[in-house]
Amino acid sequence: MTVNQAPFPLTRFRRTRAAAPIRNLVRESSLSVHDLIWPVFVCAGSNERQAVASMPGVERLSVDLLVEAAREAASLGIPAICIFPYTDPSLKTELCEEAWNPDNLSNRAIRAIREAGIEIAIMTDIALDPYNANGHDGIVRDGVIVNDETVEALVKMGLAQAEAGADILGPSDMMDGRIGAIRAALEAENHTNVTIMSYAAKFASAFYGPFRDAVGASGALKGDKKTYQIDPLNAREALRCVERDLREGADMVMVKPGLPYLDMCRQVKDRFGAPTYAYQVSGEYAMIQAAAQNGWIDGEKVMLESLMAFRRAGCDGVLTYFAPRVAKILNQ
Ligand SMILES: NCc1[nH]cc(CCC(=O)O)c1CC(=O)O
Repeated sequence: MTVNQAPFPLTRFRRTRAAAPIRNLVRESSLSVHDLIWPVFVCAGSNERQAVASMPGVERLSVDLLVEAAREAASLGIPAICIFPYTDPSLKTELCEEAWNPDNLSNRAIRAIREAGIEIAIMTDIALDPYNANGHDGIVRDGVIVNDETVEALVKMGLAQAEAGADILGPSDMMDGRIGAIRAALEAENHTNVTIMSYAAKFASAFYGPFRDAVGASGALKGDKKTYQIDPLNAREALRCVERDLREGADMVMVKPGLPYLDMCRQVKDRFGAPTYAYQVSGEYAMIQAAAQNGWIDGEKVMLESLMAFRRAGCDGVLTYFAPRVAKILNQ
């Protein structure tokens, strides 16, 4: 950027800030309902809602209630929801077979939303952790998370989701080579228009804690995810992962977590120009909600400001648990 401002008092930044109409004119970015993806948790049963203690305001919903929630999201103009299943512990195994069961909870939810004719894009999560007896995103053999065998399982899982009617597959597992393998399988099975949003720059973060409660994976998880998720200190490695995933056929890429990693959002957008999203994860949501509930911050204003920050940092959209609340405000 070239510095071409005249010195004070010829330049006064407060001139363009003095009144709302001019502030509206000079605003550099925007936040719209079309920038939102709503992550939702689905549980078994009917007419069932379960509060998630560490995420005040978030509930797991049974499929019938999830369909109604999707209908409301669509009517608010939210373009996509992202489904995460709470899996009964009795369905978790060492080989995670439930992950590619065509009738697992997640696939039933996808079908129900599709069959209801709701105009909303359905995103999924591809990772084995909800189905894994030991809580990891990959298959564990002799204490090691094995890459290539996990990728084979992820391909089966992704295909089952595509068959059920998913529009956006979201591999969040961080195994190497999974984007290429999933893309090849989708092409071979004629799912040529199914998109992939790769969790490409996904860091090994403590901000995922409340989510693991929400999907019931925290009890099962032994150890940490540092052998597959990226070290929070490594920006260049994250950029190389994004480049690799785009070359393997990802349509969209994600940075996760969100606010502590805004530098990555900016770098990914500038460097690759691909559709770029951030995940404002469960821990970020919980911090804002907790401070708001204590009366320490204005929750609504902080929520909106946090989402504006993603847009300023170059993101095309944000996965956020605040999506319906924000949409209602933006639609006013
Ligand atoms: N692989 C599963 C997955 N998909 C999304 C999240 C986190 C989302 C959030 O914290 O809101 C996680 C947890 C993890 O990697 O441990």
